[in-house]
Amino acid sequence: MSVELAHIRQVMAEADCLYTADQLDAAIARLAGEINRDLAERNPLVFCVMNGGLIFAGKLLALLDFPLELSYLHATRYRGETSGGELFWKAKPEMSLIDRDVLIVDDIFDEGHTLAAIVDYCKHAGARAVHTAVLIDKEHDRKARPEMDANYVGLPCVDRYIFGYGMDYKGYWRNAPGIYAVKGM
Ligand SMILES: O=P(O)(O)OC[C@H]1O[C@H](OP(=O)(O)OP(=O)(O)O)[C@H](O)[C@@H]1O
Ligand SMILES: Nc1nc2[nH]cnc2c(=O)[nH]1
Repeated sequence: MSVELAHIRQVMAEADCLYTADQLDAAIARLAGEINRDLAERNPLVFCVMNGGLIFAGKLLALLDFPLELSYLHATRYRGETSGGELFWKAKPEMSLIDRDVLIVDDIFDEGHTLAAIVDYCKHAGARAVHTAVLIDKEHDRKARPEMDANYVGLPCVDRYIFGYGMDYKGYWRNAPGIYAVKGM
């Protein structure tokens, strides 16, 4: 995919900031408190969902105060685009999930296809329990499984295309220090 850097810069310049880094870090600290309370005795296996979960997982993990193991998985259905397609597994979990408590850490619960597929995979792989933590829950009525919620949710967001704190716009701005909505989207 070839993207004009001038366009990428313009998107950042024109974006609406929905959450500052301070607001996001406060939400992450609250979630860490909830997870410390709930999972401290569960010896969980924590999976960061690449790429978007990277910043959230990094900040969250540093606030968890109990023994855990960390790994990653990569399931993607946006692949640099701004609307999702079929789910594609780039990296499946390599560790045994049998009888483990698993904590999935991802940036956004949008339509929920990605999280639902990951939860199903972990259950079929023998996990004892699958817990899910997302930084952002996008509010709309297009959820893949309307009855499904993430167990730990940082903040809600409006139904717009967002980037920053791990989330990309056409592969860029995962490094943006807050969460921003693309102008007009
Ligand atoms: O709830 P959904 O509508 O399924 O979308 C949520 C998923 O989409 C994004 O991943 P993406 O496919 O963009 O991969 P990436 O993290 O590598 O950018 C995000 O990181 C979530 O994993
Ligand atoms: N960057 C980004 N990725 C997503 N994946 C699902 N929804 C979104 C979104 O709004 N922004």
